[in-house]
Amino acid sequence: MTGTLILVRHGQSEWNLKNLFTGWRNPDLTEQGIEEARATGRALKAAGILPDLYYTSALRRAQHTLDLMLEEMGIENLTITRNVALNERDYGDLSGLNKDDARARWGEEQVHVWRRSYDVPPPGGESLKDTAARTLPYYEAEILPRLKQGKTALIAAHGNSLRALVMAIEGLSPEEILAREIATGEPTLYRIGPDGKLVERVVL
Ligand SMILES: O=C(O)[C@H](O)COP(=O)(O)O
Repeated sequence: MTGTLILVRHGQSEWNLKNLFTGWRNPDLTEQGIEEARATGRALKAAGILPDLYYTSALRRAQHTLDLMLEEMGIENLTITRNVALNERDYGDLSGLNKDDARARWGEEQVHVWRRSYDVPPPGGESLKDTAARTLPYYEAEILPRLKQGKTALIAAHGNSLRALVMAIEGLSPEEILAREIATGEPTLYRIGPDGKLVERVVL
């Protein structure tokens, strides 16, 4: 029996719209983000997906995304597990800065290294490797054992915490994962075998 894992990046946030580094800051969704979350909820419902388990981060944009999806899926009376392990990577001193202003100040190349290198953290923040070091142990301890039992789990989280999971689940190299962009509201669905290994990635 295979388990099912659905990863969803939160809908567009107010700071995505303003082009600001967000990290652990806590803006809510925009109107567009609300509609992206609702559309993903409708798509999961249309695909006949009914999760047993629901996880999100400690940040509003991901929690709100999950709430809107559940509303569209008509799911009530459930337990949602929130954990900081699923938070976006901490952007440190860049948090709240405009991404174009940062490029003008530090140069295109340096900002790209901070955003998309595997193990170079932005000043005072977390690299993707640092993010994986908290996201993966949480996934392996709390979520993977349930997938191995054949359960369906839905995770609403963030671009870089989800990248850390995608890298491990698909067995991607640092180069491969850094080339993978996850759009706001985008769902990724995996079937996971009883041995915890990836069986297939399903495109919704
Ligand atoms: O925290 C942020 O600013 C975004 O959610 C992700 O930003 P990135 O695409 O620069 O990693």
